[in-house]
Amino acid sequence: MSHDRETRGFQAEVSRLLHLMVHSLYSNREIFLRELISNASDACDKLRFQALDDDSLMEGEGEPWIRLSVDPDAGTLTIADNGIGMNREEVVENLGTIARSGTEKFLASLTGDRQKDAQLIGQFGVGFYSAFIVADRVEVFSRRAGEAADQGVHWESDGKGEFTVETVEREQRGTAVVLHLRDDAKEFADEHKVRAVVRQYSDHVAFPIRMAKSAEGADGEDQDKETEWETLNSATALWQRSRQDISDEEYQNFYRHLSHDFQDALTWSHNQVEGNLEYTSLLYVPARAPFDLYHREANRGLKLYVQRVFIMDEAEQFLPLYLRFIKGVIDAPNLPLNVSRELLQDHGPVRKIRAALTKRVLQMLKKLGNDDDKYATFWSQFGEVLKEGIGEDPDNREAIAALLRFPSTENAAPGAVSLDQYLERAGEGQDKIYYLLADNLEAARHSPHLEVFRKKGIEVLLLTGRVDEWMVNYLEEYQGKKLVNAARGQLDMDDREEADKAEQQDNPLIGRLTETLGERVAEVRPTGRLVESPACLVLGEDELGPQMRMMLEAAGQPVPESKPALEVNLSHPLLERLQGIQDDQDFAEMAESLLDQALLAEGQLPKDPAATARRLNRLLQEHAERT
Ligand SMILES: Nc1ncnc2c1ncn2[C@@H]1O[C@H](COP(=O)(O)OP(=O)(O)OP(=O)(O)O)[C@@H](O)[C@H]1O
Repeated sequence: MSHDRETRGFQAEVSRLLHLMVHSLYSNREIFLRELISNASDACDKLRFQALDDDSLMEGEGEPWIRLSVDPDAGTLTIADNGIGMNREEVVENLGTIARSGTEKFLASLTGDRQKDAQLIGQFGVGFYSAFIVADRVEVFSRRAGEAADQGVHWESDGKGEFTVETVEREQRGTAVVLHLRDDAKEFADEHKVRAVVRQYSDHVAFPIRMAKSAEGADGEDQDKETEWETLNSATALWQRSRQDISDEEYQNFYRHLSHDFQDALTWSHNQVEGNLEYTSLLYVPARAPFDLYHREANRGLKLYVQRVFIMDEAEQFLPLYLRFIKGVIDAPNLPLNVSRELLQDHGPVRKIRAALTKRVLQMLKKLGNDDDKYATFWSQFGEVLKEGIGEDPDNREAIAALLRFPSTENAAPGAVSLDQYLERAGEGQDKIYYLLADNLEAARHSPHLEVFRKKGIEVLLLTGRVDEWMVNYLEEYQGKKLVNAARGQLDMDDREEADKAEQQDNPLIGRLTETLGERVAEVRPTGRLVESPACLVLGEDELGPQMRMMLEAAGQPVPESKPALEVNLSHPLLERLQGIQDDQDFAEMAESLLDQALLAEGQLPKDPAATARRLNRLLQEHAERT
């Protein structure tokens, strides 16, 4: 008996995703079973949680279960659960749209190259739609827990752009997904195959996964009372088991279940803490950033359980924002079962757990640092996010600083040098950590500001990250050594050079340059920084650098004018020649060019680029005439 049958179109994004997925995930197709079992397990979790308030939702049945059955003759595989189920509206909403922001942009980033796209789609998480990798027709039968038997729903689609949905009679609460397998995927109608895949991927699922020993009705309903069910998994919450008894493979499978990631986690930390603040945590560092790491409303936080009962996804109160890439579960048995997000927000014990978990993650990352390859992966994916912690978490600043990595003048590979390595190389004699900010590595490496450091053999960290300038504002020192911007203020590196500079201050050339360049620079002064270049620009200690200016401008904030000093290398032949120029016009032209090239070397444009080009042409012409 059915009625209200209607046909609807998938949201455009779903159609595109389905098409791309079927093509790019073919070689990875077993994942569909993991995804559908994960959904079934989530549905059981939700039921158990909602039944805390309303026991009638259990409808007199005991523990939730997941059941698998195959029909080799019909070529079907059915994944059924007696979890929370869906009503008609939910079915349409959940199985016809993708409610994640940034989806459109994500789809646009897919390339058509199977292998690359498979990686990207893994990052997105395909969920239910992965059914179409192996099935050319999918039926879903569902009834929401607590609703009447005549409120069942039947959904059906061939994944080509439309689905139908109708209201049907359904005794059994929960959901059954029936896969009509493609000709080349019929192996999943074989009991042995399904059993092997489940054992491999889903042993950790906390609800029993049962396999019918004899055929069941296709919609998971008409179970013959005689059907014998064999339980395939151990059905205990993985985090409750003791660490010694869990293999790496089990940890990784649980991670994939939790995160919907295709790749293994880089590392994890599993801890059972007893005493006043009793809790169990299992935290993972993924190997790859999700596509929406920088979206404000992206998924983050841990899965919260209280006494093994699932309470909520994305409990973000247990970790600070800069650790939002961590995936995992926290089971805090002393929290009230009816705990709400609001309560978590302002709950003393939660704050304490958060402080402990933060330390735990930082320790785990420190340990990961012993493995160069893995740490390089971690750093390339999450380094920029971790840097936010330097500003946001003063209590752990030193520990976070120890995790930072930068290219440097010694080793320009991204993420090559830690502050500890820097200090080790610098030795006792050097009491400062020097860094240079620049838009990109090329500009940094060729900056004239590095000349004196090169001459003296001092290493300089090259900071080119998006948030580096913001970050170093908060990182004044590390291990008692001050961080110093190599391109700022007076360097104060060598007494002899300082003394020389003082002597040169009243050089008449300085006066003449100051007069000519006027308001455009804060001052002109002799420098001890340069060896090969004639001049460079130096900002005052407290002025905003280019990155901060860009950030503020992008945020629509007023940006104060900042004026650098022009430092000139009086021993450079060009400056020596300048001293001899009598004609004011010629001198002005040369002085302007000196300022222009200093700007260009910083990666900045002169105020009037056309005038710069004119001057340069004139100089080139003169040069050509002379040769
Ligand atoms: N067996 C099920 N029982 C009840 N609801 C389900 C079931 N399977 C799917 N759903 C609903 O459909 C929604 C979409 O499922 P889907 O697997 O596509 O995404 P998801 O699980 O939310 O996200 P992801 O898989 O990326 O983590 C789920 O959030 C859930 O509300």
